[in-house]
Amino acid sequence: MVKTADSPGSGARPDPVRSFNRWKKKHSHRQNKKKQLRKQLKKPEWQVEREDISRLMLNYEKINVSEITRFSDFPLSKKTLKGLQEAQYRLVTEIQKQTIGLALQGKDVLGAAKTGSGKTLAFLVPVLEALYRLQWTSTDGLGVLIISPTRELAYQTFEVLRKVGKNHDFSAGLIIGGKDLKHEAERINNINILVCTPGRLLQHMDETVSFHATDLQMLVLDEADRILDMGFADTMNAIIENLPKKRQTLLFSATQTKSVKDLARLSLKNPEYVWVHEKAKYSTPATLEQNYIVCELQQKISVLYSFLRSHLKKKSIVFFSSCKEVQYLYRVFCRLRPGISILALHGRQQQMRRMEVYNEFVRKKAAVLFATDIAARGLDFPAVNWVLQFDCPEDANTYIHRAGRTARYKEDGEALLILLPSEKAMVQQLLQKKVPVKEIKINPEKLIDVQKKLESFLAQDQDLKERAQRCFVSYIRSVYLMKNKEVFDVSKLPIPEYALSLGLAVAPRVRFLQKMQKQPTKELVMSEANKVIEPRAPSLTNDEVEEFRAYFSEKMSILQKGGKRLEGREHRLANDITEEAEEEEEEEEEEEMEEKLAKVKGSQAPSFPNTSEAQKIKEVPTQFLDRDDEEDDADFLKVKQRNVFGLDFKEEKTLQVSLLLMEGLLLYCLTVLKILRILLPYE
Ligand SMILES: Nc1ncnc2c1ncn2[C@@H]1O[C@H](COP(=O)(O)OP(=O)(O)OP(=O)(O)O)[C@@H](O)[C@H]1O
Repeated sequence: MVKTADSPGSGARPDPVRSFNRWKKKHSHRQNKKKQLRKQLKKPEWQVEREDISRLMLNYEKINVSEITRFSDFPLSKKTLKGLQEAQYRLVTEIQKQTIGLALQGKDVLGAAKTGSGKTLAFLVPVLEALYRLQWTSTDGLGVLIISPTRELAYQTFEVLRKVGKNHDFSAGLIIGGKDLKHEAERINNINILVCTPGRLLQHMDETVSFHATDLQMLVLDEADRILDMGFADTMNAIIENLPKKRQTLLFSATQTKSVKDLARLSLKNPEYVWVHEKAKYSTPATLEQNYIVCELQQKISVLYSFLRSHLKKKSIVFFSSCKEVQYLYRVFCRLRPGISILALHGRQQQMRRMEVYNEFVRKKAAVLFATDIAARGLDFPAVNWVLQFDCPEDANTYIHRAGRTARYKEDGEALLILLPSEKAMVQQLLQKKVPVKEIKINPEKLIDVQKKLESFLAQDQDLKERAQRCFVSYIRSVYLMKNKEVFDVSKLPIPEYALSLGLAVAPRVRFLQKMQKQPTKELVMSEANKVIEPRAPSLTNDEVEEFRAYFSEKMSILQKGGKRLEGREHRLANDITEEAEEEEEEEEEEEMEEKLAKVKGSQAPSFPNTSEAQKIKEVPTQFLDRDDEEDDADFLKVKQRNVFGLDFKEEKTLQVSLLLMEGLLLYCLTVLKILRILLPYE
């Protein structure tokens, strides 16, 4: 029946407002009920996390290296992936691809890969995941130890850790030198991830009663080859003895040496060897162009100056064999005003200064860094165009590490090695190590002779002259002490000409050379080698400690969690010689120098007249961004065919007879050098 409007029962249409209100009431009641139910069902965060972890761990076994191109292809926690993404790390490098999976599966890994190939993240990602898997908290204490050979490298690793680990709640600490042990001791047990240098760590193990590593889950040895080269083998043995046997160990190195294998035997259990570039045609990055030039010792400073003049818009690192060379040539080059900012980094600088220089060089777009091998390994200076090896490296591995400061992570770079005619055997040694170096020549039209300028600087400045003398002795000594006698032969150095090229009128007397020429016996080698052992570094003064602490307080707050800070002082490291130590050492050498000077005075050629240029330059400015005569980058190294210095290079001869004659002598030299290596971790 059809209802009409009048029919009883049809009534008026329901009030829409009332019905909406009724619906709304019912709906919100339902919603509240649902909410309550959900609340009851909601799991605690830790439980949700645990389920995530179980899911991730189930996927560990399924990791297929050939399918991995990005970090997100690994079963990683959201926190780590987020940190990586925020730091712009998405695609994995070869070493990361091959090692992260193994490390996640809990295996010990020995990873070796070329310089600049991304080894740091290859261990930092597993470090974060290991603690995440265990839901580690700050109350659980020390979970991971990362040992780096140098303070700079430890600092750099800490910074990367801070970047990629920022979404995790672990606490991290850096112990690299600075504050007193007690201050560190109070905090060290709250640290979950400790980045440290070996000497200081051992000191805590020995002296900090509360320090223990009983729950340590993972040990990372970064730049293991460098740790051993610096004479830390015994320290490492002692540290490893103090660590729980049940742990995971990751060991990374850019070169595979026998000593690295020995350390691996000691610290790793059934390790997986990952040597990603083992079968590579070359042991250096493909994007690195490598050349060498051969020039006389007395030409090297002019070559360097000319190089800098023709690369004013580039970022370069120049490696020297000794601190004193860096100290002298840095000053002289500042005075020469090449038109580019010059910085110096060496082991005799205070730690704080080293950090400042490091940061300054990182910031600059165009600059040149004069450095010793302290900067050769592990340090990641972005966008370096050129690496120049002003002095021949002691061996092919050192060459590889130095050259590796450029052409990092897919970037291009160029390396130039300066060899003396007597050092040409190094080319063969490099080729044997799969380093592709090609000879090029200098454009003679672009070569600027600076010897006269140096002479006039020295005539005006006694301090500079003494530095030149120290630089001279130090260089000769470094060649004398090289163990690679096939390449380094001190008797072939043009000594007087070299002195002149430094601006010295007369070559300072080098006693050990004179004696060696007269009496090259093994007793002499022993006694002279003992004499060149330089004084060890004393501890930092309180002021220096405070200064250092203040610096690091600003620079390095502890990762996450309350911003606790740690600073430490590396113990007994010879490279950390403070100004005081340097002065002490210089005093000793000055005595030697005075003796030399007294003898030289009578016979010394007359000082150079006060040239107007020399008068103008009294102060040594540190930065020279104001160029005198701006010019475009010139083609200094493009002439590959012409012989710049008129040298007639013959085919390399093999060294045979002299080796036999010197066998006994070399045996002693090697023993002494071994001792020196232990005593003098740096230059
Ligand atoms: N997956 C990645 N994506 C982008 N950049 C990366 C990646 N991994 C590493 N890098 C960058 O490559 C550079 C070199 O990395 P790293 O310092 O870890 O190299 P390394 O192998 O330890 O070198 P060395 O042996 O010289 O110490 C760094 O600037 C780093 O930020």
